[in-house]
Amino acid sequence: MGSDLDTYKGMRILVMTSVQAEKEAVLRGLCNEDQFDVMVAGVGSVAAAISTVSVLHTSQYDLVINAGIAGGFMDQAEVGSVVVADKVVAADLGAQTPEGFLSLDELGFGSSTIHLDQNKVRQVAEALQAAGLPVATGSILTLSTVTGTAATATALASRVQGAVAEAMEGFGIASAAQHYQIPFLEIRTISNPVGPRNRAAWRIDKALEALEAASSVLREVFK
Ligand SMILES: O=C(O)c1cccc(C(=O)CC[C@H]2O[C@@H](n3cnc4c(=O)[nH]cnc43)[C@H](O)[C@@H]2O)c1
Repeated sequence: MGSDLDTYKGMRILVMTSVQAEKEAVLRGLCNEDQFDVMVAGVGSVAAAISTVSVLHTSQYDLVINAGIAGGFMDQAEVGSVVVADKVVAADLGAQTPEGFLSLDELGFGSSTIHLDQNKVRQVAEALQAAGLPVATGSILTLSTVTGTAATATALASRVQGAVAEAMEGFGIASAAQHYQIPFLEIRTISNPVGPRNRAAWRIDKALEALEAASSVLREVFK
């Protein structure tokens, strides 16, 4: 029986990364498969949204994927593993109050959460797992500020149910894709734990290797 992802076979897929090193890792994994276009979106949700809109305004795609590296929440996603978002959450979009954080939803100004197609999420996660990659599925948080303390990491993990990882672009790219009614996936590999800042300990090399491996699975899944 055909899967949901079979409908994407041979279709046009746009992959947005934050930086050039991520783009190169994705391209190595995709082996220059011409079904995919890979572009650098820039760092942060606003830059990434603008870049994505400028591409989608002039070119047709059937699926948008945000791929890159991320921080992994403790006991949810280890360094070198892959995370697939089932939800994208703009986790710092809202208001701080003495009683706690209020999301955009709670303020009545829209939603801080973009829900993704659970069938696609599950099938991509299963394909990555079948290829032998360690995979976690859950909420990937989009933040303007990289978490740098244990207290913030704990607060985010308890405030956002099912948080597996944090990065800085997903919500912007997903919002752009949603505007053009194009399905979206966020797939990241973990370079560092979310917590006290120790930039020297980030394993970017390991995360980029995993990103290349995950991208080669994507090439097979959508071929
Ligand atoms: O220095 C390098 O060689 C290098 C190579 C690839 C990527 C980078 C980045 O700094 C990418 C920035 C990008 O990474 C995401 N990210 C990674 N870890 C976290 C985190 O703990 N919290 C939030 N974001 C994270 C994020 O999406 C950045 O845009 C450098």
